[in-house]
Amino acid sequence: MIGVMGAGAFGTALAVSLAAKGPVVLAARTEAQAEDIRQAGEVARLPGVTLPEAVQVGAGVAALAGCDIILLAVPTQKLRAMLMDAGGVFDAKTLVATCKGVEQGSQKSPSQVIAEVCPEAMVAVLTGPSFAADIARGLPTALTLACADRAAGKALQEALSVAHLRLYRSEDVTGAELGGALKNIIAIACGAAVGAGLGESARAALMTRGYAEMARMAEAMGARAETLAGLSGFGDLALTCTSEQSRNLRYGLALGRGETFDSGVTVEGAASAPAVVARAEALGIEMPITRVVVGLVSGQLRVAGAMDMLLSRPLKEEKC
Ligand SMILES: NC(=O)c1ccc[n+]([C@@H]2O[C@H](COP(=O)([O-])OP(=O)(O)OC[C@H]3O[C@@H](n4cnc5c(N)ncnc54)[C@H](O)[C@@H]3O)[C@@H](O)[C@H]2O)c1
Ligand SMILES: O=P(O)(O)OC[C@H](O)CO
Repeated sequence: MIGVMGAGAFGTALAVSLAAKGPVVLAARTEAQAEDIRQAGEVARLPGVTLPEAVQVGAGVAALAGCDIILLAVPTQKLRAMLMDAGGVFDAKTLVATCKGVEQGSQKSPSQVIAEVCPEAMVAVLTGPSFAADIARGLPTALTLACADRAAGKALQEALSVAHLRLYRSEDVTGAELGGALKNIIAIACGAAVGAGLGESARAALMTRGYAEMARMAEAMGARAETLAGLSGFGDLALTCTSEQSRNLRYGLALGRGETFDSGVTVEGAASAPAVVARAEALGIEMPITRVVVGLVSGQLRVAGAMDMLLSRPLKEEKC
C-alpha cells in the first residue's frame, strides 16, 4: 500500500491523485489534525478538494506501518526530525522524497538526509512542475522520478504513475533534487524584481542567469546537464518563476513591494538559500543571484541594492 507523510497541500494532492489506483494512507502530524481532516473531508491547506474514500486519514508515522511505499511531503527543514521520531517504522521501506530544498546546517538534500537517518530504506525522489492545487484537481503534468537503483526506479514509476501524472525515470538523484531546490531561490529573485516594478525583461534575465547558476552547481556536484534541462530543473524553474500560484514567487513579490508575508507559509527557497550559498562557497563557484536572495531574505539588502550588485559585476562572456 502507498502512504503519504504530511497532510499539507502537496501530500494531500498526491494522496488524492494516487487514490485513483487504490487505497492510500494520508498521515497528518497529530490525531487532532487527522480528526479535523476526517470531520471536514478536506485539508485546510488545500481548500475545496474533497478527499475521496480511498484516502484513509491517519496520525503520525504509526499510521504508515502497513505501507511499503511512503511519500514524504513535509518541508525540508522538518524532514530530519520527522524521520528521527519514526522509531524504526521507515526502516526497509521505499521512501520517496517530494520536498524541494536543502537542509540548513548540514547542506544536505532530502534524499541524503533520508539515507543518513534511515540507511536501510530504498530512497527515491519525485519532483518537477506541479502545483498541489493543479494535480489535486486532476490537471495534467509530467514529473521526474529519480532513483539510483534502476529496478526500484522502474517499479516506482509504475506504482506512482496515474492518468494525469506522467512520470519520467532518472537515475540522477543529485540533479533532480538540485533543480527542485534551486529553482525556488531563483523564483524569489524573480518575484522581488517584478514586485519592485523592474519589469518582465528583468524576470527573463534572472531566470536565464539563474538557470546558469543551477547548471554550474549541478556540474560541480556531479549531476547530469540533461537533468537540469529536464522537468525537475528547467521545467520547474519555468513554472515557479512565472506563476503567482507559487509561494516562492509570491514571497519575492512581497519583498519587492515592501510588504509583509505570512510566516506560516512554506517558502522552501528562503529556508534553503543560505545553505546553498555555503555549499557554493565550499565548491568555489559563483552564485550571485542566490547570494542576493540571501541578503533580501535576511533584510540586509533591498531590491535596488541587490540589482546594483548584480548589474555592476564585471562584464563577461555568456556561458554557464
Ligand atoms: N504545494 C505545492 O504545490 C508543492 C508542489 C511540489 C512540491 N512541494 C514540496 O512539498 C513539500 C511540502 O510542501 P507543502 O506545500 O505540502 O507544505 P504545507 O505547508 O502545505 O504542508 C506541510 C505539512 O507538513 C506537516 N509537517 C511538518 N512537520 C511534520 C512532522 N514532523 N510530521 C508530520 N507532518 C509534519 C505540516 O503539518 C503540514 O501539514 C515542500 O518541500 C514543497 O517544496 C509542494
Ligand atoms: O509554491 P511553491 O513555490 O513552493 O512551488 C510549488 C512547486 O514546487 C511547483 O512545482
